[in-house]
Amino acid sequence: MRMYGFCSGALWKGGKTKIRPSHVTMSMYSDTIYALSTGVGRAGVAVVRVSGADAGTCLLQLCSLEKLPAARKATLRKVIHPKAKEVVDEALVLYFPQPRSFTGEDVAELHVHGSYAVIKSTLEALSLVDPEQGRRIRPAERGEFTRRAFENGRMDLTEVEGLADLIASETTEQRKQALKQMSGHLRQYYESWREQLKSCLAFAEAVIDFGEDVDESALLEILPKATEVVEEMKTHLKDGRRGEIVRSGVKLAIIGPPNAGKSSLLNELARRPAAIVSPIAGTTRDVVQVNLDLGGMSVVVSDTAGIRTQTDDVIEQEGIRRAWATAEEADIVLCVVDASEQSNDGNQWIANDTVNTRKIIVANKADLVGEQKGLISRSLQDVPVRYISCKTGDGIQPLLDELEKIIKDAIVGDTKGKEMPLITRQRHRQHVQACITALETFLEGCEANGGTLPLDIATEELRIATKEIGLVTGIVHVEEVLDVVFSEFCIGK
Ligand SMILES: Nc1nc2c(ncn2[C@@H]2O[C@H](COP(=O)(O)OP(=O)(O)OP(=O)(O)O)[C@@H](O)[C@H]2O)c(=O)[nH]1
Ligand SMILES: [K+]
Ligand SMILES: [Mg+2]
Repeated sequence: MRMYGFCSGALWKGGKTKIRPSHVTMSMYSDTIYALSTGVGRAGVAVVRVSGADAGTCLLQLCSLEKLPAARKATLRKVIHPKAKEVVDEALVLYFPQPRSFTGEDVAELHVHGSYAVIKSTLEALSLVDPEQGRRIRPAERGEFTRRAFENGRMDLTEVEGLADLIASETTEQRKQALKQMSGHLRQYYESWREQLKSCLAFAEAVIDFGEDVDESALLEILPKATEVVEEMKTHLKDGRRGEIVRSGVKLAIIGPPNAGKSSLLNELARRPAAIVSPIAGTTRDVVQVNLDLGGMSVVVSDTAGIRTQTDDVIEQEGIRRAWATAEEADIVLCVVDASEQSNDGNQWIANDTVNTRKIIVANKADLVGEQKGLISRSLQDVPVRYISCKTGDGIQPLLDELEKIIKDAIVGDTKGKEMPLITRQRHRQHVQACITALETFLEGCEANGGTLPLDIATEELRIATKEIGLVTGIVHVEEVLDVVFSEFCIGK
C-alpha cells in the first residue's frame, strides 16, 4: 500500500525537481497519525502531536469545540474522553494548518500534564476519534512525522539528519553542528552543485539531440564548469573527518604495559570507578569505554588490556589484540607507563601506531619517583611525556587541559572561518566520491577534451554524477537510503 511503503520512485518521476516544490500543498498521506512527542517518564508537561487531514477533527471532537482554534495560538481546553465522557486533563491546545506546520500537513498539539495515566488516556482518546469517511487515525510509526515533513517538501535529507543529530546531541559542538545542518547549510552546497551539473547535463543533451543546430564548440564551456565542481568536491572531502568526529565523538585510547595504571587513569577521567583496578597484572581484558564532555566536545575514552608479549592466557591474548585494534582506530592515544620502571620507556607502545594519531606518553605513579623525573623522556623524540599520579591526582587536570586544547585545535579550531560545511556522515562521503568518479570519467572521456568517448556515452557519466548528488539531499529517492536515514528516529519524531 502506497501510504505505508511511502513513495515509490515511480510516483516522483518527473514530478519532484525542487526541494521545496511549490505545488506540494496537499499531503500524499490519507492516515492521520498521533504519538507522544516528548520523552517517556513523569514530567511537568507532555506533548502529544497529531498530523494529517483529521488533526482538526481530533481537536473538535476531543475538546468539544464548535470551530478550530486560531492558527498557532495556544488555548486552554478540557480534553474529554469520547467514550467515558470524563475529563482526561486540561491541556494547552495548538493548531497548525497545512502547509505551515512541521509535517506540511494539518498538525495539532496537545500539551497535557506529563504523567503516565494522562498520556495513556490522551492517546486512547485519540484512537477513539471518528475520522472523515474513508480515512483512518492511528498511532505513528518510528520517524513518521519527520518522514512526512520530508515527503511534503518541508525538509531535505541532510536537514532530516541534522534534526536527528540535534535530538541526539549531548555536547555543545554537536548541538552547533546539528543546528547548522538542520538549517540547510549542507543542503545549499549540494543543491548548488547539483544545479551546476544539471545545466552541464542539459547542454550536453542539447548537443546530442540537436547537434546540427547547436554550436558544438560551445560544449567546451561545460568542461571548466564540471572541473570546478570536481575540485570543490575534493576539497569538501578533505575535511579530516572533522564533522564525523564532532558527531560521533573523539576516540581516545589508553594503552600501555600491564599494571601501569591505565584503568586507574580511566577512572580518574570518568570520576567514577568504571573499570576494575588491582595490583594483579592483566586485570583488564575487554575494552572499557566511558564518554566524556571535554570543553563541549564528545570524547569516547577506551581503557584496554595491558600489552605484554609473554602470556599463555588466550583471553589475555585476545584482550591485547583488541588493545592494538583500539589504538589503531583512535584519534588520540595515551600511552601509560609506570614512571618508576625505567625499562618502560614508552617507545614500544607507540611504534605500532598509525602516523596521524596524536600521542602522549603518560608517566603514571609519579608519586613513586619524587624528583627523579626525566628518565623516560630521554629516549623519546617527538612524543610529549607528562607525569601524573592517579594516587595523588597530581597532573590529571593539566593533562585534561592539554587534551582539550589538542582536540579544539585539531577539530574545532580548524573549522573557524571556513565556509564549506563539514561532512557528518559516511553516507554523504560515499555519494560525493561516486559523483567525483563519474565526473572524472566524463571529463577524461569527452572528445572535446581529447578523450575517446562519444558524447552520448560520456554524458551518461554526467547523468550518474547528477544523480549521486541528488541522493545526498533526497531529491532522487531510493528506498534503502530513506530507510537508513529515518531509522535513526524514534516514535513521535
Ligand atoms: N603508587 C601508585 N600506584 C598506582 C597509581 N596508579 C595506579 N596505581 C596502582 O597500580 C596498580 C595497577 O593499576 P591498574 O589501574 O589496575 O593498572 P592497569 O594498567 O589498568 O593494569 P592492567 O589492566 O592489569 O593492565 C593498582 O594497584 C593501582 O592501585 C599511582 O599513581 N601511584
Ligand atoms: K592491574
Ligand atoms: Mg586495567
